Amino acid sequence: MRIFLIGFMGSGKTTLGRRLATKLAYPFIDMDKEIESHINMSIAEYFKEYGEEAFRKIENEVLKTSTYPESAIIATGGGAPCFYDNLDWMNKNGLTVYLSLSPKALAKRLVNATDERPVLKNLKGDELECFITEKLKLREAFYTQAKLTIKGADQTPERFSAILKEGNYLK
Ligand SMILES: Nc1ncnc2c1ncn2[C@@H]1O[C@H](COP(=O)(O)OP(=O)(O)OP(=O)(O)O)[C@@H](O)[C@H]1O
Ligand SMILES: O=C(O)C1=C[C@@H](O)[C@@H](O)[C@H](O)C1
Ligand SMILES: [Mg+2]
Repeated sequence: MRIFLIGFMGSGKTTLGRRLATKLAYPFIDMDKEIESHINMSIAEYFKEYGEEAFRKIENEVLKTSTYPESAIIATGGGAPCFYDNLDWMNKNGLTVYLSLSPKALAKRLVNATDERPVLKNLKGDELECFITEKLKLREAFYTQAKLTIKGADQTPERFSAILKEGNYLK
């Protein structure tokens, strides 16, 4: 099964996803990294140079044209499910899992990690949490269309893999 992890920046798609893949002995693919190899620069640099709209086009193209092993854990970009038909495409081509966390928990994780995330550029303190609250409200309309929602706070690869096994998702 191809498992697409979706959720807000800082929800753990990359960190927890990589650990889950190790636990399951599945290959791990990070779409942000795939995009960076494709454009040959960092996403932050790309945003600065060409803007968000151009980035979303590349993101859509890379998502759909990448080759995925039969079984894999795929960490997607935080905005990926919210643009074009990316979410429908993921739902048709694998199992989507939403890693859900509160704005407060996300803000705590992201407070020192805004530099490499252009969407959060220059946001600090309360401003960061307010922005996350508003953005998450808009994005949850997409995230909640995932086949499966699991809690991102205090999540472990052990518990995550047990949920997947119990639901018979690891075919
Ligand atoms: N289970 C966890 N407990 C505490 N902190 C965590 C946990 N998982 C991730 N973090 C921290 O949160 C930050 C962001 O996590 P990560 O990069 O995995 O998120 P992401 O969902 O891939 O975000 P993005 O959409 O920006 O790629 C990192 O600093 C990481 O150390
Ligand atoms: O949430 C977002 O819009 C983004 C999240 C990151 O994973 C990157 O895909 C990029 O920084 C945009
Ligand atoms: Mg990531």
